Amino acid sequence: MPEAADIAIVSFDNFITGADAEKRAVAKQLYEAFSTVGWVYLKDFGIPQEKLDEMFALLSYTGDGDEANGGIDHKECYEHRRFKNLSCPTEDELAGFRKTMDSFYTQCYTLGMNVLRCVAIAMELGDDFFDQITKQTDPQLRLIHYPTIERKILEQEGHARIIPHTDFGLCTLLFQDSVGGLEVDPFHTGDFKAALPARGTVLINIADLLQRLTNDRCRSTMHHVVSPKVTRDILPSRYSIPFFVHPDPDAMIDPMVKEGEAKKYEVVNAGEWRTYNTARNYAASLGAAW
Ligand SMILES: O=C(O)CCC(=O)C(=O)O
Ligand SMILES: [Fe+2]
Repeated sequence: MPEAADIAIVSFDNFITGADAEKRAVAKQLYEAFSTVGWVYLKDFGIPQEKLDEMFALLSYTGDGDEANGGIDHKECYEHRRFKNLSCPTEDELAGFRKTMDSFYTQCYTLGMNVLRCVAIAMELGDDFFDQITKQTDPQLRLIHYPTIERKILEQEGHARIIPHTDFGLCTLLFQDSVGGLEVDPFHTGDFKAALPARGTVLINIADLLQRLTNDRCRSTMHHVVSPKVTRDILPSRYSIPFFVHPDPDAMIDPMVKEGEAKKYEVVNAGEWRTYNTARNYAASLGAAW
């Protein structure tokens, strides 16, 4: 069993309510985590635990989803979006669902933008730097259900609840229930360590476009979801709620470098990048969700 990853726990309260110097101190703590492990646990992040409990209680939704990215994932998902939200059940189909999702989405959106602001502050890019490339941003709020499954099915070669991957946007907020099974590669060596559930926290991780934009200063880290550490042969179901923050589709992601420093990546268009990575990750039949 891998030991737990050493991921810092940072209180976000001083960023939300503190004076300028306190905000900057929190931004520095986040950047310290993002530029090493690439992950941080935030606590006191402005979304009450009752709201999170409500969200997890709601997770009995229309199933969907079949990842096909070089392995087999055992999961199903629902996607909630700001624009083109085609798969959201109507009020008749599921009373109150859209309203609850929209309000949680707004809270995640605010938190995601604040996390990006921390990166901008810590890197001295100008506090509003990311506002310029997130004007029309359409993050995905995803409800994931990993069904109960036999351990021997999940532990076959190439199978997982979600196979090793990096996220491909700017950053991700990740809420998980208490089951466990998420592992991350904190030293970027292929050595996965558990990112244990911690009630009252949200995990934040850097994704590929922020790694590219910062020329590897911020780290996008491989992660996967495997069997939780239980002794049973039938594994319990698991729920998680990631919120993926993406830049505007027309944003050009060109690595920012200091004088004399070489760019490690080509410039990419964020919209094309998202389309490409989405297509790579999903069976063609699910393309309609995007
Ligand atoms: O369910 C989890 O904890 C991780 C989900 C994830 O990594 C993803 O959807 O990209
Ligand atoms: Fe992920």
